[in-house]
Formats: sequence, structure tokens, C-alpha cells
Amino acid sequence: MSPSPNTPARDRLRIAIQKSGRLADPARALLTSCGLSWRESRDRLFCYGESLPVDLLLVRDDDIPGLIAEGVCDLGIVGRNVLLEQGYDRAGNGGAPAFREWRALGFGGCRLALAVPDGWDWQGPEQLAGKRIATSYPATLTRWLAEQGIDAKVVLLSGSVEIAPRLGQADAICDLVSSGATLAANQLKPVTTLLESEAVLAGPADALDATRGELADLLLRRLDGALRIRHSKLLLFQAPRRVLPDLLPLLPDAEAPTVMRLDDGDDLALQALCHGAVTWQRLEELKRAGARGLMVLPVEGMLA
Ligand SMILES: Nc1ncnc2c1ncn2[C@@H]1O[C@H](COP(=O)(O)OP(=O)(O)OP(=O)(O)O)[C@@H](O)[C@H]1O
Ligand SMILES: O=P(O)(O)OC[C@H]1O[C@H](OP(=O)(O)OP(=O)(O)O)[C@H](O)[C@@H]1O
Ligand SMILES: [Mg+2]
Repeated sequence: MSPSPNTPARDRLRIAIQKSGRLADPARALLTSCGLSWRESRDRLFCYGESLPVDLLLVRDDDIPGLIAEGVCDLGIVGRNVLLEQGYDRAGNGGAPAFREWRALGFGGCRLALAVPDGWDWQGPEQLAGKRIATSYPATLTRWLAEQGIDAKVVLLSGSVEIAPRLGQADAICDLVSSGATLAANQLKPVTTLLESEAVLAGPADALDATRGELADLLLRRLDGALRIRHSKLLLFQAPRRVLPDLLPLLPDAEAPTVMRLDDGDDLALQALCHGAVTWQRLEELKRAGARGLMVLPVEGMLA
């Protein structure tokens, strides 16, 4: 039986997502693709789950790990960079791990990188000894410096980190990089990556109670299905049996293709769920190898 949306408040699952910013729309879209829908409150900070007893809390991304740690919400969608930073910070202060990454979600990709002025002849981390490094990720940077055995000064800035070297506040920086355009615009170059990040589903380090745990499991199953088919297409076509050995190598990303024998003659009908890109070029290669009537269909949902 599906959980009723009228479940008592203590048994409802609460998920925190970014109110506005890079992760806000894709996070909501992903949860919507899992069949969740909400009635929005007037202040739009809390959305009551209608299709399932799963509510949304719209917050600043930096608050999400703390909200999970305090049990104010059960799950959250946040950048791995934020989750790890706050985890390292807690660990540095002797705190027990209170949250962890449950799933990588495949959007919001970026990296936390160390960058130095263009003019530096970068030889390695030992060059940072005694230098000042500006960052919004002090715990991650401090941990990395300790791993490298480097004694450097960490300068904490909450934003516009890339400008610090030009202002004379720092010699190098450690910040998020995606296209690299911000670094280039500030005459900086990335020299090493501290962590690869993307949006993640975060949850408590310990298990949820039985009722909310069951709801979380249901959501995770849907999420895994949604993530699995996010870039998937269903490919349908026909082909003579003799060309099958030429066709199958063109479908390396297909889950065990279904092969059906057609009534008349030696023709086969094939159905393949492809997890990689089904490009025009690929369709043309299949056609050259003997496939006919190629059809590419979107996949709406999948439950393993
Ligand atoms: N340039 C980028 N390209 C891709 N992803 C990024 C980039 N910058 C940040 N991110 C990812 O998106 C997350 C959210 O970034 P955003 O800039 O929206 O955060 P914010 O300004 O801290 O928002 P908030 O107002 O919620 O505190 C980051 O923590 C990181 O995981
Ligand atoms: O490599 P790029 O594609 O240039 O992206 C990197 C920039 O993106 C983020 O800043 P954002 O634009 O979110 O501004 P912020 O300083 O307000 O966080 C990040 O802090 C970098 O400054
Ligand atoms: Mg933030």
C-alpha cells in the first residue's frame, strides 16, 4: 500500500533543498520526476507534500547539513563541497559525523581547486609554505594542507575569493571552478583539485526511524530509477538475423537487448534500453550495419 499524504506530522519525511541558486531548479525537477508534488505555502519556504507525505523545506544551501544534523529535516540536496566542508569542520571540533552522502545526483558538477597567479611557475604544493590562501572552504583546505604537510595561512572569505590576490589579501586561492572563466578573468590558473563535486542527496549518518525510513527507501528506489534513465532512450529496430553480430557491438551501453523473432522469414525485432547518447551518427552506423526502421523513444520511468 502507498503511504497516505495525510500521515501525522512526525511520520512525514522532510527534504531541504536550496531556495534559489544553482541547485534549486534541478533539485525540484529531480524530486518531481520521482512523483512528488507539493502545495506551496504563502511564504514559499515550506511546501506540503500532496502525492506522498514528503515535504520540502526551502533554505540556503549552507544550512542543509546542520538541519539534517539537528533532525529538523531528514534529507537534503546540497553540493558535496558544502557537505564535506561542514563534515570536516565538525570533525575538527571533535563532533561526531551527523550526516553523510546517500546518493550522487549527477548535476551541479564543479571542483574545488587551488589556483595561483598566472605568473607563478607551479612546481608543487610545497611552494605554498608560508603563503596566504583565500577560501570559503577553510576546513577542506586546512585538511588538504595538513595531508600535504604544508604550513600556510588560511584566509577566510565568504565570496569573491578570486579577487583576493589582486587586492593583496592572499597569494593564492582555493575556490569552486566550473568553466574556469572566473579564474581566467582574475589572472589565476588552477594547479590542483582538492575535490570533485556535484549535487548529492544527503541524509543522517544513522538510520531514520522505521516509518520515515520506509518512506526514504521508497524515495530512494524511485530516485535510483530516475537517475538510471535520466539520459536513457529506448531504441527499437528490425534487422536480418545474420547481421546481429555486427549490431550488438554498436550497443555497448544497452541493457541486455531484447531480441524477438518475426513471423516471416529470418528477420528479428530488437529492443534496447541505451544508457548512453543515441546520436544521429550512431543511428547511421546501425543502419549501415543492417538495421531498419530505427525508432528512438524517451523513457518516462523505470523501477528495477
Ligand atoms: N560555477 C559553478 N558551476 C557549477 N556548479 C557550481 C558552481 N558554483 C557552485 N556550484 C555548485 O552549486 C552549489 C550552489 O551554488 P550557489 O552559487 O547557488 O550557492 P550559494 O550562493 O551559496 O547559494 P545560497 O543562497 O543557497 O547560499 C555550490 O555549493 C556548488 O556545489
Ligand atoms: O569556473 P566558473 O564557471 O567561472 O565558475 C566558478 C565561479 O562560480 C561560483 O561563483 P558564483 O558565480 O556562484 O558567484 P558567488 O561568488 O556569488 O558564489 C564560484 O564561487 C566561482 O567564483
Ligand atoms: Mg550558500
